Amino acid sequence: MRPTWTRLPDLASRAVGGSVVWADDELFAERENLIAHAEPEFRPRTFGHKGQVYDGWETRRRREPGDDRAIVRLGLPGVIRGVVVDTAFFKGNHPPFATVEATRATGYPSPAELSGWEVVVPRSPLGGDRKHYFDVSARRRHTHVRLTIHPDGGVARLRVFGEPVPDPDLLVPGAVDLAALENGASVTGCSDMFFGSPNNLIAPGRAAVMGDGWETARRRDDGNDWVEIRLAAPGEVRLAELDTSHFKGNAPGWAAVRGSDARVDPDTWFDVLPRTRLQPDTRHRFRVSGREITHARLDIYPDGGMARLRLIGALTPDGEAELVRRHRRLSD
Ligand SMILES: NC(=O)NC(NC(N)=O)C(=O)[O-]
Repeated sequence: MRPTWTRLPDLASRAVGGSVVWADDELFAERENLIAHAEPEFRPRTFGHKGQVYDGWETRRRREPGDDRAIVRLGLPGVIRGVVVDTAFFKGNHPPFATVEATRATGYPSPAELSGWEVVVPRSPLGGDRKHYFDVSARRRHTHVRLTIHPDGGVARLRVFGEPVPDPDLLVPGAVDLAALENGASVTGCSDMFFGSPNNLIAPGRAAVMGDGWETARRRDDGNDWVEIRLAAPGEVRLAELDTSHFKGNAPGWAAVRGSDARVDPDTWFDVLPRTRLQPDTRHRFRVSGREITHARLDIYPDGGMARLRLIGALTPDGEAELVRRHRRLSD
C-alpha cells in the first residue's frame, strides 16, 4: 500500500518549477532526471559516449572515500510529509544507502551558500530497481532538499511530497501583470535578439524549454543587453518576477529593472529593481514599491537569456480608463 502522503503534490517536481541546482558528479546520467515528472523509462543496450543511458542521476564509481550529493530547490516550498527514492532500472549500480536532508533559505542563494541542513530521512538501506517510501515528520517549511547517496550509483527519481506554504509577501492581491503581452504590453526595443525574441519574455504561461525565452548572443565587449517594454497601461509595479528557467549556463549574472513615465518625461529612468544578482534556472520574485510608470527597461549583465519578465502591480485609474477607451475604440 502506498502511503497516503503520496496523494499530496510532489514539491520537487520539475512540473511545479523544481530544479536540481547542484550535484558533485553526474558522469553517467544527468542530475535533472531526478525530478522529471514522467515515470522513469529504460531501453536496454543503449550506449552513449559515457556508457549505458539511464533515465536518472548516476555518478561514477568512486575510487576514493566519500559520498555523492545532489541539491534540489523545491518548486513549491512547503512542509515535507514523505520522500520517495526510486532506483527504477538501477540494478548492480544502485546506491546501497541514502540520506535526505532539507533546509529553508530566504532569497536566492547559490548552492554553496545554503546551510542549516536537517536530516529528514536518516541514512537508510536501498535496494535496486524499486521505490522506497520514507515518512517524514517535519514541523517547518523547507525550500531545498539534499540527497546523499552512500557511496555512489544511480537514482531514477526523488519525489518530495508535502503541503505547499507560499511566502505571503509574494502574493499581491488584485494585481495584474502590467508587462504581459496578453494585457496589451509590447516590446519597444532591445539590444540583441540573436537566439530568441524578446516577445517571448512577456508571453503567457511558463517557458517549457530554453527556446521559449529571450536570448542574446555572447557579448565580446564591455556593454550589456537590455529590452524596453511599453506597459499595458500606466501602473505601479509591486512585484518584479525575473525568471531564468532553463538558462543554466547562460543566465545573466545580474539584472536591473528601471521605469519611466512617458506622460511626464520619457527620458528620465528610475530604479524599480536595482541591479541584483541572479541564479541560473530560477524564478526570482522581488517585492518592489513602485512609482507610476508607463515603460520599463530590463538590463541584463552582461548578456544571456531570460524566460519571462513579469511586472505585477496595479493599474492607475488613468491606466484603467485608457484600457477601456482603447478597447471600445478598436471594438466598434
Ligand atoms: N552497465 C552499466 O550500467 N555500467 C555503468 N553505468 C552506466 N551508466 O554505464 C556502471 O558502472 O554503473
